[in-house]
Amino acid sequence: MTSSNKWKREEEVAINAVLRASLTTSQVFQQLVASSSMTKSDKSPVTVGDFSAQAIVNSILAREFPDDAIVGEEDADDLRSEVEDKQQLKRKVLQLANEGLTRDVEGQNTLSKTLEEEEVLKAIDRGNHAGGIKGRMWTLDPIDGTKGFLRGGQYAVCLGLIVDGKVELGVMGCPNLPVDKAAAKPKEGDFDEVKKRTDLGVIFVAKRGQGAFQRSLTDPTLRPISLRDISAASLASASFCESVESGHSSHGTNSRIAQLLGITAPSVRMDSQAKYASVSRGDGDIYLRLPVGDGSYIEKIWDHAAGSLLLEEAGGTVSDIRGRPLDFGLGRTLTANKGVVAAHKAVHAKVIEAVAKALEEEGRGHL
Ligand SMILES: Nc1ncnc2c1ncn2[C@@H]1O[C@H](COP(=O)(O)O)[C@@H](OP(=O)(O)O)[C@H]1O
Ligand SMILES: [Mg+2]
Ligand SMILES: [Mg+2]
Ligand SMILES: [Mg+2]
Repeated sequence: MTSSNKWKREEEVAINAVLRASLTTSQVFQQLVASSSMTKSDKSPVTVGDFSAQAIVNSILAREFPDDAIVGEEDADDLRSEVEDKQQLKRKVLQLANEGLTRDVEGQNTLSKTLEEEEVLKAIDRGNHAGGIKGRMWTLDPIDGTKGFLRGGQYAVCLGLIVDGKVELGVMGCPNLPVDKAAAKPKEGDFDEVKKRTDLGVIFVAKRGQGAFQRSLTDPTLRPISLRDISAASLASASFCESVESGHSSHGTNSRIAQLLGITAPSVRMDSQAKYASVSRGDGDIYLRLPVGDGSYIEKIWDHAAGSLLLEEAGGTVSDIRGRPLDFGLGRTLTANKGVVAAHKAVHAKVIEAVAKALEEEGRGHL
């Protein structure tokens, strides 16, 4: 097998699955989140979106690669409840999953027969695998950036293929990101803008050793992407990308790191692995995810698998706050790592030095 053929079929299947799930989450956003009846505290649309997207991707993987394990964020326990609310949720998920799976998408993967309730629940529960170092497994975050999804910001459907603990393929759908990286991102909370714009929706694809690419939701042509070329000398001109949520990443520590590196541009805040994607195509240079508080939070593999490979293949280095590579072979979580630091190869080590200094100053040098 030539290197460009490696993972060819997996890539095709993963793109089709992520594309379908992205179209369905978009539909849920348009119909439920952006509807006038939605109250601010109502989290149910994201739940409908999560379950439907996981059902769609897992059904396709189960059919195409029946022996592969899946480590997915969600499970169907809630949908098995007899409570009327959950029954209603289940019916909605069944309908959306079937619509998503039977939609005509690039002439591929159409189901001959719609799924029954129990089949949809089973598909979602295929994501229960424990992970580990041996063999092939997929990892799925059906909606990464649930907060972003609800506020009309960025979110991503993220699928990675991990083989013997290494991410080999990553496919990520970002329905609210402009295809053109130079175009302005929709203003957060402006649901009408997201609904109206026709230039939104990107799929990112990376295969180990074969580069990083993007395509739109409608045109299958893959176009190469890469990080902005930045050297240690021009580090001061860099910009940061960080979480919107201050509970997910320490904004204060990030500011100090910027100061230490002489960076003055304000950080770009964005939900989800769209951060990895943005930096990968040169819109932002450094992705920082500094642990908050005592650093007891353990990152999940589905929050980083696809994004980290994309950024590496686009010319970057991804590590934790100590410069250790992310270890995807230890189960469902990144137990050997703390936080994430991602940047162009040429400046990554310098960023890690500044991270260590900033944590030391805060009395968190032990993290
Ligand atoms: N205390 C914490 N620290 C870091 N990440 C956290 C966290 N609590 C939740 N998360 C993860 O942060 C992800 C979103 O990341 P970001 O802040 O970059 O948008 C969430 O994914 P989901 O939205 O899929 O649940 C969730 O898994
Ligand atoms: Mg997530
Ligand atoms: Mg999620
Ligand atoms: Mg979650």
